[in-house]
Amino acid sequence: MASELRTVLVVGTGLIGTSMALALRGQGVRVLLADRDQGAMRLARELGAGEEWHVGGDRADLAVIAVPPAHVATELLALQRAGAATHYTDVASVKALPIDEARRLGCDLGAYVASHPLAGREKSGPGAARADLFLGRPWALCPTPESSPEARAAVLRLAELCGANPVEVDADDHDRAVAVVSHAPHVTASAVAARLADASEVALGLAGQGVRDVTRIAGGDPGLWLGILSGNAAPVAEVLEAVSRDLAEAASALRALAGGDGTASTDITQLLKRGVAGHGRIPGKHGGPASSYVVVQVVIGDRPGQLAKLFQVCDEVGVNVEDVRLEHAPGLPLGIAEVSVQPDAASVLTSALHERGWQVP
Ligand SMILES: NC(=O)C1=CN([C@@H]2O[C@H](COP(=O)(O)OP(=O)(O)OC[C@H]3O[C@@H](n4cnc5c(N)ncnc54)[C@H](O)[C@@H]3O)[C@@H](O)[C@H]2O)C=CC1
Ligand SMILES: O=C(O)C(=O)Cc1ccc(O)cc1
Repeated sequence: MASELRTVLVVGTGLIGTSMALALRGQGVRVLLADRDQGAMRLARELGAGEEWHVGGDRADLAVIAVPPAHVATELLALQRAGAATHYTDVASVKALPIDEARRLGCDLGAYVASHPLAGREKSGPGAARADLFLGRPWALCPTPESSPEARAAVLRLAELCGANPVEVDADDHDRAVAVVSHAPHVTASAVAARLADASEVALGLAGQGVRDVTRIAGGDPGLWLGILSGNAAPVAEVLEAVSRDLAEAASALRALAGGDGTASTDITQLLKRGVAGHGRIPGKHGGPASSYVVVQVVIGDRPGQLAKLFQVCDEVGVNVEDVRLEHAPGLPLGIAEVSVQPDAASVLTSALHERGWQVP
């Protein structure tokens, strides 16, 4: 069932709400914006994410509730009472909590399909928003038995318009899954990063890419993450208990090694090998098998618009960007964009960039 989304209301114009609004604007959708923090709404509007909406304003085809998990159901109820939209979704990182609360509050569950884009950043607020945040990323849809086919179609269309890959999944299964792939990794990253709080200047001066990779997500907003973890407490605790067992075993094997017991190295090797196997199972883009893309490195100036120009070149020569990652050179006004492309597209992109004067080391 195709669903036309002409007007979308975004409530909560932070990182996720504004990113979605920008993606929708890029697809020609009219976007209405609301946030209880007027500053966040105004910044989103100035970034071109849409126009301000007030209760009693135009009715949207779909309202997207992009606020912290604990506030989703009360917002849903208020919006439904105001007749703000025909259909509703939310984007919270946990799914059973908002659905259960919405049911308890007596929301119209027929018009609502809970959802969660598995894409984000360690920064909050509209200033961190990116129109391409959801490209190629999974987007979980968790309809309840009450959800109408029309509501499902509207939320499916939202995910498609943002360039994401919709996946339908039961809310409890979703919560158990994200405990493994998102929430426990966040706490683990925080625990590793916490060791750096009182690390010596010498140690910090020796920090390389590995510790940056492992701790990047630990930079996320503690208030938001407390809400996410509290909303998925038991499944996350279960994963952390398993991680703790592995860490305790590794520490005790290392103590034994330090004491001269060479046989303990087997336990360490086993953990390292299980780590390699687990890492290898992370799927590539579009949920397919872990893919072997070729990375094209491009030197870019650390100023607004450079990445957009780079993507413009990719577009001109018909090269699909599978992934992109930015490396900043410390102390230099430049960075390196690492653009992952299909193997046969690498030489096409490299030549096009050379021709246009880009530095491709
Ligand atoms: N940060 C991330 O990487 C991801 C976050 N999410 C989910 O998206 C939702 C929003 O997260 P972010 O955009 O990162 O947070 P954010 O902190 O950047 O933005 C949240 C916005 O919601 C507003 N807000 C809070 N309560 C409100 C209410 N009752 N009514 C209206 N506005 C309200 C705040 O003023 C703020 O502007 C959360 O539920 C989070 O779990 C989902 C995927 C990724
Ligand atoms: O920063 C990243 O890479 C993330 O993966 C962020 C993220 C945070 C919370 C979510 O619910 C989904 C994704």
